[in-house]
Amino acid sequence: MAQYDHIIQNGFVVLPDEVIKTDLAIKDGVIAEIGNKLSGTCKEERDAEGEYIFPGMIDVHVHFNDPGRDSWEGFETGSNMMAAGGGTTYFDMPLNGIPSTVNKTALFEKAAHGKAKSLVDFGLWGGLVPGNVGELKGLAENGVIGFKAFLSDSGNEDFERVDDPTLLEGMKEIASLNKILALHAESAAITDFLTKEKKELGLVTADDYLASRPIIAEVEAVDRALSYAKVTGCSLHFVHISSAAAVEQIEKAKAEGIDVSVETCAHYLLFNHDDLVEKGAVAKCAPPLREKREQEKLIRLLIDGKFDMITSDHSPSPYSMKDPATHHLFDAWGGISGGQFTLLALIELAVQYRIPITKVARLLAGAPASRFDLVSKGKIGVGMDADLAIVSLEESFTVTEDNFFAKHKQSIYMGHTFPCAIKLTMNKGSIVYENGKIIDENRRGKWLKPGKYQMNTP
Ligand SMILES: NC(=O)NC(NC(N)=O)C(=O)[O-]
Ligand SMILES: [Zn+2]
Ligand SMILES: [Zn+2]
Repeated sequence: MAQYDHIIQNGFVVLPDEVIKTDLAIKDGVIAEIGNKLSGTCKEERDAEGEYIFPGMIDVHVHFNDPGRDSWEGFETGSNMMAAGGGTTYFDMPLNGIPSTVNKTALFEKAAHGKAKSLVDFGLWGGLVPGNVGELKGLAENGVIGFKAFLSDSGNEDFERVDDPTLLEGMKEIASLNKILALHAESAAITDFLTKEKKELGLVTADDYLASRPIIAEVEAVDRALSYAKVTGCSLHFVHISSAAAVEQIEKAKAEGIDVSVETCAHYLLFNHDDLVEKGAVAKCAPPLREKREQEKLIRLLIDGKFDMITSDHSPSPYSMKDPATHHLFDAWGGISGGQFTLLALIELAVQYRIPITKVARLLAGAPASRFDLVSKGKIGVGMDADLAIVSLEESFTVTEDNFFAKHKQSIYMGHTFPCAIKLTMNKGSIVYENGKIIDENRRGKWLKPGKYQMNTP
């Protein structure tokens, strides 16, 4: 008789192209068998009748700020939060920790922290900043997922935005390394100019903040980056795109054969500028939450399949950095805390707008895995890593301080009710979250390196 570690029976299994009611058997961290009425001996059996089994979410955009600013989040609480949200892999951004991930030494230091503290698997981005083009090769050879640069001020003095010559040189180098450059695309010239103008006049309300980072700033930056991609042949990934006009430009570039992908974040789809007016700095991010009519356009683009993937851009800070008693909106930390909720948010949208559930799996797992070359992840299939998120659509989930696992509890999502709940998360065959509880037992996730770099350790 076959021997397995787990058998999960009767669930609606979300495969790349269809959802089927069937059983899964898991052994040694991988999916060993898919089929009806699987039998055999196993340590644990779960009846998933009525529940949906998604591939574990891969969030390519989080800021856990470890080492150096782990008081803002850190790998431990950050990875717990991912697990509670059905996340089995995340890619940590190269800024906000100390040091920034801009050379090999910093990469190894961060990886050591991640390996010691992360509950689930993770990848690491390297940074492109003025002066470090010579470091990119070493970063690529040692397993960064790709590179990240800011076209506008990053909000963090330790991570300088790229000037145009650095961007071109960096893109040329990244193209030769066969890697992807992720860009925060807002024009520094426009946002700096408007921010200065507003602040000098003492105009620091939510409406002023929105006006200081207009859609045209995103469009200009995307346009310039796409032009440079044509010059250098560099592959691009646009993070947190917030406007339909920018998506249209990216669509055009794709049609011309440019290798470019685009993400938006769950918060641009679920919330809008009214939330900034109402809730203040917990709803502050850059680019800003847009007006409701733009939010509606973004949802339409989601339905039409124009986004390649959806991320959280989880970028928390201690509440003191967002406190209206000490910081007006322009000076408050910009970043949304919500890494736990991307899968729930996408299922909410899927239910509301009748988006096929297979599309949710592609946006949150299939597409990130194939874009960033994680060959054993991203879909449910025999031989793939047993990374799973089991979700109930019969239960709802209301965010409270007790069930939000991030270090700081202030979030735009506080009090939000999703029409679904994560019941269990499994990373490489280990249950890491079940029925409201993190299951740690000292298991640690792996530092993932893409494609041909996978075998390169330390
Ligand atoms: N320094 C940050 O973490 N910034 C982040 N903040 C946002 N999006 O408001 C980001 O991704 O740009
Ligand atoms: Zn950004
Ligand atoms: Zn970010």
